[in-house]
Order: sequence, then structure tokens, then C-alpha cells
Amino acid sequence: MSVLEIERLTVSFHRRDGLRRRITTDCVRDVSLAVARGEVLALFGASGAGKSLLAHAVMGLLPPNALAGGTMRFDGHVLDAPAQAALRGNRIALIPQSVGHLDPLATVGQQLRWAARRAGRPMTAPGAVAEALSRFDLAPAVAGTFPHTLSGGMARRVMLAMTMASGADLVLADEPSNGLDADNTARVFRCLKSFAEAGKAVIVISHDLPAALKIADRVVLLDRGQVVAEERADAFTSDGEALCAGYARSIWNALPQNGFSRACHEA
Ligand SMILES: Nc1ncnc2c1ncn2[C@@H]1O[C@H](COP(=O)(O)OP(=O)(O)OP(=O)(O)O)[C@@H](O)[C@H]1O
Ligand code: NI
Repeated sequence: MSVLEIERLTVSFHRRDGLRRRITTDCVRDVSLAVARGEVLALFGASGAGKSLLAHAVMGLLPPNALAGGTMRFDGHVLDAPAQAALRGNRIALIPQSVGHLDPLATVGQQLRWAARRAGRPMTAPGAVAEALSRFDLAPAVAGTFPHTLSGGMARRVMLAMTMASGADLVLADEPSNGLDADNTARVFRCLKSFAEAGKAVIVISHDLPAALKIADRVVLLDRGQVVAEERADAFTSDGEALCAGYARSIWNALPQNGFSRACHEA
């Protein structure tokens, strides 16, 4: 069964023009998708396509001037505002785009313990923090350090370790490889894959399609707020013949292994 089901989600913003007429802009339009346990869904689309808004709508963290429509279900139950407030940070986790969300005044170890305690799974056993860090290639000494001493890749892996400690069933990662070199990108994506292998449902938002394809099962392409294609990830990694949508094919053409052909120049 799907952990998350989104049905006809719309996110709009209202503003008034100079004559005080109400203007509505739909930034996410009629989006339906689902993700199951053990599955990695990659959400791909140009800047401004509505990817982060979709993630924030699932979390219940939309800006106050946003209006959301449609229905969402988590584990078969309606995911409304009270459910989101109850599930956020424990059963549903967002790995935000910025590592600035780590607390500069608390050590990595403290923050890991907080994440675990908030989810009702306190890390009391000796060595529990070191073990949680080691799963993400982080040395035990990292527990005693403050976020400003970490490299970008390490900070991101600390956020992944906190997500793991929270025991979430659904993990949303918004641009988890931003600013990382190829090695750290691969590491972060491997960690996300390990979440799915541990039975979680993972939605990864990324501009790095080649890296995301290495771990994804399915790819949803968003364009100007709408789902324009939903494809199996392996359709991108083969000769592209199995891709159904034209937009997906032009993206396949633009992958480095396929020679960055036409689509790049047409875009
Ligand atoms: N608070 C807001 N008020 C008005 N419009 C907004 C607001 N937040 C986002 N938008 C608009 O919604 C659209 C989608 O934004 P979103 O952040 O989801 O894009 P994205 O696909 O995540 O892009 P990126 O890849 O650059 O992160 C954009 O056109 C943006 O201008
Ligand atoms: Ni975004």
C-alpha cells in the first residue's frame, strides 16, 4: 500500500493588483502521485516548477498566503493540518534544502538525540549516537562538534542521520546534493537509497537527474506546476525507447551519457 497518496493537489497564491482586483496564480496544479514503502520517487522539473511547494504542502509548511486544494492520505488516513502537525518530524521527515537548518548552538550529538527523543525513540544506549553517525560514514568524534565545523557533505549526512533517528516512514529530500561534489553527492544519494531499503518511502527532489536515476524507481516530471510525465527510472537508463512522454524523451536526450543532444539547445 502507498504510504503517501496525493490526489489533485493544487497550491495557489492570491494577490491584489493596482485596482485591488484579486489575482490567483496556481503554482501546483492538479498533481496526483503516490509513493510506497521501499520506493524512491524522484521529482524532477525546472526551477519554479513547484517541487518545493509540493514537499511543503505534504509537510503542512506552506507559506501563510498559500491556499491548498485536493486531498492527501498518509498510511490510508486523511493528511489534514492536525495530522500533519502530529506526524511532522517523526513519521514524516523533510530534509530541507539548506544545511542552515542545523542549530549552530548545539553539538551534532545533542541534535541527534533531540531528533530521536522528539520521535519518541530516545537514544539512551551507550554508543547509540556513534552508531547512528557511523551509518552515514561519520566518525564518533563528530558527535561533539558544532555544525560550523562540518563540511557541506558532512552537514548533509548529519541531517540524514537525524532523519534516520526520527524513524520516519516517509522522507522528503529537497535538493539534497546542492553544493556537493560528485563523491558527496553519490554518498548522500546512497544514504537515501538505504532509507528505502530499510522500508521507508522516499521522495527526492533534485536537479541532478543522472545521480537521482541511480537510486530512483520512478520519476515524476513537473512542468509549471503540473505532472507532465511519470516514468519508470530504468526507462531513462536504457535506450529511451520505453519513455512514454515527449518531455521525458527530450530530458533523456539531455543526459550526459546520451550526448547532451538537442534538448539542451532547444530549452
Ligand atoms: N510565498 C510565495 N508567494 C508567491 N509565490 C510563491 C511563493 N512561494 C513560491 N512561489 C511560486 O511558486 C512557484 C514554485 O515554487 P517552488 O519553490 O515550488 O519551485 P521549485 O520547483 O522548488 O524550484 P527550484 O528548483 O528553484 O527550487 C514559483 O513560481 C514561485 O515563484
Ligand atoms: Ni525548490
